[in-house]
Amino acid sequence: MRHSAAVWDYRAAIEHTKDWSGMDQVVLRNPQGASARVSLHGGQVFSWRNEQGEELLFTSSKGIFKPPKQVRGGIPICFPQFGNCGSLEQHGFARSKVWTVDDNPPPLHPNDSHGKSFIDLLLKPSEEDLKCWPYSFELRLRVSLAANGDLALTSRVRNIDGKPFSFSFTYHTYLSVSDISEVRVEGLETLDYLDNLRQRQRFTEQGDALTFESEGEDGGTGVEDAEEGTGKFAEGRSEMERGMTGVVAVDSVDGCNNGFIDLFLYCGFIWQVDRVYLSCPNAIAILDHGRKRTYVIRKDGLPDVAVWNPWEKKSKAMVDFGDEEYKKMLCVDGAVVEKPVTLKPGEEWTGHLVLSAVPSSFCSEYFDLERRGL
Ligand SMILES: O=P(O)(O)OC[C@H]1O[C@@H](O)[C@H](O)[C@@H](O)[C@@H]1O
Repeated sequence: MRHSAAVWDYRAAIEHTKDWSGMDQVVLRNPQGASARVSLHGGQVFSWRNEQGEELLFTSSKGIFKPPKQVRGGIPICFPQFGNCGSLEQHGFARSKVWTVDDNPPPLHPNDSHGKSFIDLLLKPSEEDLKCWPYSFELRLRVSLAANGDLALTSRVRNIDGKPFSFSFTYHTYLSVSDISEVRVEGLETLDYLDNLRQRQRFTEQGDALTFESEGEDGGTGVEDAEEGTGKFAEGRSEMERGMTGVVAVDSVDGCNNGFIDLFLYCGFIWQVDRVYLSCPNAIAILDHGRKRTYVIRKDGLPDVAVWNPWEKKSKAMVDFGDEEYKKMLCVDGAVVEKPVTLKPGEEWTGHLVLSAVPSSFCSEYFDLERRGL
């Protein structure tokens, strides 16, 4: 139901509730009927709905709601490590810890709360955490829902230890899409990226936008032709899905490849995507042609953007993810990965992300303005 924004009591509209497992969660609502849900388990936003009640974040139907395991979907927070490039568990421990509500957070910029429904959460290390990462810190997260339905996340990490520490940080954002083959990501073209499928080697994005193809679509692609014509496709494809694309790249540079293999290489690159784009612009657009919806991600303090879709084979290997669900999601994360943040004692870092979902017809102008910082 819609209410007048002028008389809307944002504080009263915050509901403290529990999920079915008894875990505390907080629901934010705006006067137009949009909502966001955040769990104290992991500080994870796991629902963001627009004023029509449509869910904008993906959550797997196979998700396991069983702490410390976090549900697959929503926006898990990866801290203090991204991926497995460190001594900690994959993506760090913050997403599997129980956070508290922070009733008295240090002030943020006034615009961060004005006309918004918001909640502040706090994570401090337990004795157990200090054994594997021996630094005292405070990680604060403000989740806010604006009158226009925008979802904002502001994280602040403060070093309250006597020695410096470094960390990576990612808002691992699972966007809900109509069909991955209908999606296009703009804002990453010509940028360098680290490819997690190829030992984090550095490449440069060549396309004018990032797109994702369907496997074996009707109409006969070169890939299918190659499979029938040479019998090598299936073997090569599994190599691709394991990220061993270098084998084919060598073939193409020494000149013994044929047209089939060329196309095969190209399609291999776009099946499974697991990349970290570096030094990205502060606005990225994800266009979903199927739903005629565009997500705009604006960020500050988060120079990198991680993009992940597990595609078919990895989907089947994940116990908490449906075999076909890769078609319905795309992770596009505001991140600090390549150059971790270092904080001296007493210093603080802030990483700010705003997600908007707008009809694609309104988007070009909106996105252009955002890109120009207007
Ligand atoms: O299964 P997890 O730990 O939630 O990670 C999911 C994916 O997260 C992505 O960010 C990583 O780049 C992938 O390599 C990883 O598979």
